[in-house]
Amino acid sequence: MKKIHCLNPIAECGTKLFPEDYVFTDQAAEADALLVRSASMHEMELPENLLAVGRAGAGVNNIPLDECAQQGIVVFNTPGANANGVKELVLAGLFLASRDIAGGLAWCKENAADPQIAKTTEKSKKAFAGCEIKGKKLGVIGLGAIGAEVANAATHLGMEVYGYDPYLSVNAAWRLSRNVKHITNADTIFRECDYITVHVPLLESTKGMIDKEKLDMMKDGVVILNFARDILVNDDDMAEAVAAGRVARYVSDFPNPKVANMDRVILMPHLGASTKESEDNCAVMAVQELTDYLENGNIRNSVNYPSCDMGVCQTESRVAVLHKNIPNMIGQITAILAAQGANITDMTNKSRDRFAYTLVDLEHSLEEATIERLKTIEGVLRVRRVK
Ligand SMILES: NC(=O)C1=CN([C@@H]2O[C@H](COP(=O)(O)OP(=O)(O)OC[C@H]3O[C@@H](n4cnc5c(N)ncnc54)[C@H](O)[C@@H]3O)[C@@H](O)[C@H]2O)C=CC1
Ligand SMILES: O=C(O)C(=O)COP(=O)(O)O
Repeated sequence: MKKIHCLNPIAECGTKLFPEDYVFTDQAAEADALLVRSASMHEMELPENLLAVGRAGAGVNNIPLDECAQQGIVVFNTPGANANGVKELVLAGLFLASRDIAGGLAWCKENAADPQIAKTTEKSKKAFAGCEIKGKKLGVIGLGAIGAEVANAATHLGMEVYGYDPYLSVNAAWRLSRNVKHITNADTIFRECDYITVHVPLLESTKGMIDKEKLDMMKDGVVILNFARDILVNDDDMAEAVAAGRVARYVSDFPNPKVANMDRVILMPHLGASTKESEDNCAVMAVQELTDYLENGNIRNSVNYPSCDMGVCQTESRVAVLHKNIPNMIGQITAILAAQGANITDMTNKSRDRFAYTLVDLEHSLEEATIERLKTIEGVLRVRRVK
């Protein structure tokens, strides 16, 4: 029996996919795996027996990835599963920033009791007029799952789209419309675009990437959209640029006290992925990833361990070893297996940065003493009998 704990509510169409012998527990401390959306795990004590974390979503800045890896906890996310939901809200952001739709809606409500509302409308509407996005330049920073969808959709709306992503994967490049102009220096976007939207992960290297230096490069009246993470933008610098009128609108999905009190901000309560479709997609993908890892030891879409897929074990037993990416690990593991006379039928060893994973299929079941010996190898972080 495996125990799952949810740190946030997770869509039922995903949670019901766990095998029958899985149960949900209220106690994080006794869980084999956690499911999470945006709840912060940074202050949490990681349970000793925890094997995996499934982030039903894209951003993993709420999870201590390195500590998890050190403890042999594999963290998964669900790439692309909520990209369409975010793209649609970014498009809404483009439109909301181009005309004062919010002001117009509020005016109608305020004047609802006025019997002359039809007449006063025609006099008042000029206060809410704006411009069209067709023909304007949109800069997209980060062309992953969301950025590519936003860029492609904007080309269909008649925008001239500039895209920047120095780490673009080949698969992501295939998804991009040929009408998106590939930019190799982000400054071109900062200098030339009327609208700039950011779709990068929050990392040490991206924190505060929109700051005074970048804002000073931008055209007067630029619109900036942030549906990625709040601290990608330096709020003080943004407040100054907005107050000076250089930024016409700052559209953000991340309220904090500074942004909530800024002028000319269009602020939403982190709604990008809050659609039934995105929540369902993320939950299904996260549960499938966790189940494949817990049942078969396979790793797909991990953010702190390498991918590894040996399908379903066809032999008597399978053992998974999470370890540091250092020399002589395979030699030591196979020597211990050989000492028990265990015949290896299949084996994969993969590494990613400082961590590595070895998955071994064996003809016969391993003795407990052999598992214990594997655990004593220096650099081994966890040994798990998968089958
Ligand atoms: N508002 C919301 O509800 C949501 C927000 N997000 C945020 O959006 C971010 C992006 O999501 P996805 O597109 O799904 O992720 P993704 O991993 O598919 O794409 C991120 C892209 O950013 C690129 N990148 C990294 N550093 C960069 C840099 N310095 N300059 C330019 N490009 C850079 C990467 O190469 C990658 O192609 C997430 O990390 C998350 O923080 C994601 C989903 C929902
Ligand atoms: O997937 C992401 O990175 C998001 O920001 C969505 O967060 P949520 O699952 O809506 O709490």
